[in-house]
Amino acid sequence: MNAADLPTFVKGHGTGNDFLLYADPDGVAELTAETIAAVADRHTGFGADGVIRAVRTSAPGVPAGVVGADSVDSEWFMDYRNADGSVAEMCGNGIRVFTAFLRHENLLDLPDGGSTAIATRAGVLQVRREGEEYAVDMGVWSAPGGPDALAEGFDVSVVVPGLTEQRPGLRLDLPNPHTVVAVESADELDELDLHRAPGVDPSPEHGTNVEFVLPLGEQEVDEVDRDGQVTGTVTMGVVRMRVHERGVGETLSCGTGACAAALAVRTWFGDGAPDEWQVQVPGGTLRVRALAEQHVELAGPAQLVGRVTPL
Ligand SMILES: N[C@@H](CCC[C@H](N)C(=O)O)C(=O)O
Repeated sequence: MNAADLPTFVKGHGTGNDFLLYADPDGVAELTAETIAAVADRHTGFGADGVIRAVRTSAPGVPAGVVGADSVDSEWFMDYRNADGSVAEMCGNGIRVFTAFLRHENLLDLPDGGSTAIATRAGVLQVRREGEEYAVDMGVWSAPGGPDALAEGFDVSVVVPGLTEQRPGLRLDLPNPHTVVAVESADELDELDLHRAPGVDPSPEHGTNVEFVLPLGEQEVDEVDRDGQVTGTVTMGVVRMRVHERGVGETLSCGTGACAAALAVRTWFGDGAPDEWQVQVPGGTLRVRALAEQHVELAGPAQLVGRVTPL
């Protein structure tokens, strides 16, 4: 890793899912997978779950399919990479932190309550600012196993590190791949050994993120305003989740994973299932809302913590 070739990064996180972000408006400073893995290394680099490059959609090198008729209004492309340098279709925590980064760097003017379009490998997504939090229409989710898998509630078998028997899992695409597995108790969730990747059979071609969920049913949850003040309570579905991310390992949170977890538990809930879910992850709390036409919204915080200048 030659520091002279590295940009200055901003470090940020969304519910503990942390990223190194840098601006490359003209698309001239793409990093190799090896360099990304080196800067993301928690011992010998700066440490992060992912590296995010902000590129203007008009710049060369923005992937085909991102810039098109549906993205005329989107000025910025979020180029997301996992900590191992691999490319992922989407990052739900990342897109909120990305929007906060653009605002902080004066690359985007987004008043409170306003929306902006961000181009991603998952298409152009609408991000709405709610104070210092962001709500993202994550687009259309799908179940690659089809309606039968959804009706059954599972379509793969998961070898869970630390458990003797295999567990059924449900595959969902956001559109990055997820496999959701229910655990039986809080102790079981807490004791999972996610230092190793769970084995999923059949294994999706490009790997999968795996979410372990403990459904907690419907609960009264505090409703807070944009200043963080509690204004009342609201009833919603509640889920606890831990995740093993493709290309990273265990992380404190995964936004697309939270959507997959809420959608799977909503499926298992059956008739009368709530559309609003609180997903509790080790790094905080996310909100997921099932919208019409198989869209899903993710909302949560985005925090920038400092600037990282390579020496
Ligand atoms: N942490 C992200 C997901 C990042 C991509 C994932 N590891 C993959 O390879 O699909 C999120 O918040 O969604």
